[in-house]
Amino acid sequence: MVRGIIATDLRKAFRIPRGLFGKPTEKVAVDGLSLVIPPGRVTGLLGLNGAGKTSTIKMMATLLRPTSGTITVDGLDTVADARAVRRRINLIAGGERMVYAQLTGRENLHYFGRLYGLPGGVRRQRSEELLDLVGLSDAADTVVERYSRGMAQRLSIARGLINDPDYLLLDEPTLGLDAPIARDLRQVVAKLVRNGKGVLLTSHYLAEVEELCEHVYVIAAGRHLTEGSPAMLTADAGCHKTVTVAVPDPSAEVAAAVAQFTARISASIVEERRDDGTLVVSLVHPDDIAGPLVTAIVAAGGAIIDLTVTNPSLEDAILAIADGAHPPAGVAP
Ligand SMILES: Nc1ncnc2c1ncn2[C@@H]1O[C@H](COP(=O)(O)OP(=O)(O)OP(=O)(O)O)[C@@H](O)[C@H]1O
Repeated sequence: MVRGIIATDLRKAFRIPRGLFGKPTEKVAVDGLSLVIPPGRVTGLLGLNGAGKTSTIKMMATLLRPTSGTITVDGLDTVADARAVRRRINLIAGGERMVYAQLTGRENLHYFGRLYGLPGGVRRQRSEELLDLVGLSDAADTVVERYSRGMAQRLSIARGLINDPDYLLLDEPTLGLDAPIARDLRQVVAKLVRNGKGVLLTSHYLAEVEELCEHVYVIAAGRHLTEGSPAMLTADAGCHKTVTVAVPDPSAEVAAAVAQFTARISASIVEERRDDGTLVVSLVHPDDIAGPLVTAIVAAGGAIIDLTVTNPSLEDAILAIADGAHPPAGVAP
């Protein structure tokens, strides 16, 4: 048996009713996706709005039935063996409140533990461990309606771990969270993965994906576009680096040398003159041009007081990939 969540040729089409007498139309949300979420790793699923990420995650979580194709979780089918699958997975969706406002934090965890059939002792012990993990031990006896949004979200995360799932599906888990809480969550996820859990992550915060994910799938209109490590995707997308230099009070020769260098390598350039006369030049180019640029400025008699090189981010790469991807024929945008 191959371990992991394995989706094969997955397809989800929604029927959209057209009034009382109109013929229903079909919206294809997921169109032949094959994905592997192995244990011990965070796998990313990226795509623009409406790409089919949530539909895919809901099918993995047994909340939606695939129109065709299969998903197995450690060999168990999400349709035929749904109950056994549910014991092995859990879902944390950032945008949705997944805990009860009228219960305290501790009561929520006991309640969900009971739903999973955990024996009393295990339920109590795990609830305390999870309250501690998400930093809510002191607020355990406060009703959730008095929690801040961040606290409620942290409790949702504890709820998502109550059945000690082998696989965790995270759909925008840090949506709306303050930076320190989001950072804590990332640390929790990294620790879970070190302990062998498999995690699927969708997030619009691409720095988060870059930090956590070893492998990323990029989808558009329900179809596979590309996949790889964040570093590989960034390199392959052909995104350019930005070199910025600050030249104090440049002479006409130095300004001409910068212009000639820029024209020779066909870089795109943004220039800014500060109040104190410093010229700040940003050049965008695929190659490492910092050295030759500095040489050109110094050779013309100029000095440099600041130099920064900004590498392209995963965000740049995803935008470039999405820009280059046209919806496949026959698929509505
Ligand atoms: N229940 C539904 N009925 C009809 N169409 C749906 C339904 N759920 C989703 N869709 C459509 O399927 C497509 C994929 O939606 P999905 O929510 O899976 O995308 P997503 O990548 O998660 O988007 P987002 O980033 O905006 O959350 C969208 O065009 C959406 O409008």
